Amino acid sequence: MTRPLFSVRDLEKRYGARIGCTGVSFDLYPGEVMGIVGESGSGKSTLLGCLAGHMAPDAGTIAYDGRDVLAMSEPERRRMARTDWAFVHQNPRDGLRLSVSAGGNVGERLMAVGGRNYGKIRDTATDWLGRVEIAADRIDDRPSAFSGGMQQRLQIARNLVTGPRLVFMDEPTGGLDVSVQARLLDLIRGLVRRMGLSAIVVTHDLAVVRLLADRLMVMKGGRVIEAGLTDQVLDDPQHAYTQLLVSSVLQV
Ligand SMILES: Nc1ncnc2c1ncn2[C@@H]1O[C@H](COP(=O)(O)OP(=O)(O)OP(=O)(O)O)[C@@H](O)[C@H]1O
Repeated sequence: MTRPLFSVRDLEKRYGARIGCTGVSFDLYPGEVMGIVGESGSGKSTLLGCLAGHMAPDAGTIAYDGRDVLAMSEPERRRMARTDWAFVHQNPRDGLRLSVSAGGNVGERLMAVGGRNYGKIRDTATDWLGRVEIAADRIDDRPSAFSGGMQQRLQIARNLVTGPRLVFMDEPTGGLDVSVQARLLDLIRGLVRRMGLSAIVVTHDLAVVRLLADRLMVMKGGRVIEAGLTDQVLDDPQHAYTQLLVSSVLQV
């Protein structure tokens, strides 16, 4: 059995007396995609923020590739986040530089990890635009001239170009038209599988986890109330809250 890439134990984050998330533990293996679902206020964003290093948990441990993430120095953690991790925001504008061309958005990530040869960087950026289905002749356009779906695909290219091993995604298809969502999900699934990425995907949309996630954690009131293989949890939910979540989607 391979060892987990990412191990979390008893993670807790409080906002004063209010629980953000508590008692969260899981292992994520290489190439595995885990979904985190739950209604608004259930603690998904808080958990993702703690996992990705955007906020400090109050208790618990996080290990990445055998290393204690919370014990790392800030520069060490930032370097690892740049080379090994990626974060796809719900709003592509939070993950892109709007004043920089599409090619620049992808290329500057390569430069951040040591790329120096301009021709090579441009070639790689062009290749990545193609992989996310953006025509090569848009390379010099700014993302502000792109549709929401294109911006999201560009954000994905910017994040994956450096070959991370672990990708965090916060509602990656949120705020997009249903038809655009379907195409984007397909694209993400293809890239994640081909690159053998591990991913943690937060969403309130069960269709997203159904398509992307191998495993699922259901959150309520900051706690994980049910976890398991995606199909198992969605087809045979054990907890009353999960049953409600699943049946409310089926009724739509
Ligand atoms: N900055 C904050 N200050 C105080 N309480 C907060 C803060 N952020 C979140 N909370 C509280 O922590 C709990 C979990 O919120 P969180 O935003 O993580 O849930 P969520 O599942 O991501 O919701 P949503 O889907 O609406 O983003 C809620 O009770 C929320 O009110």
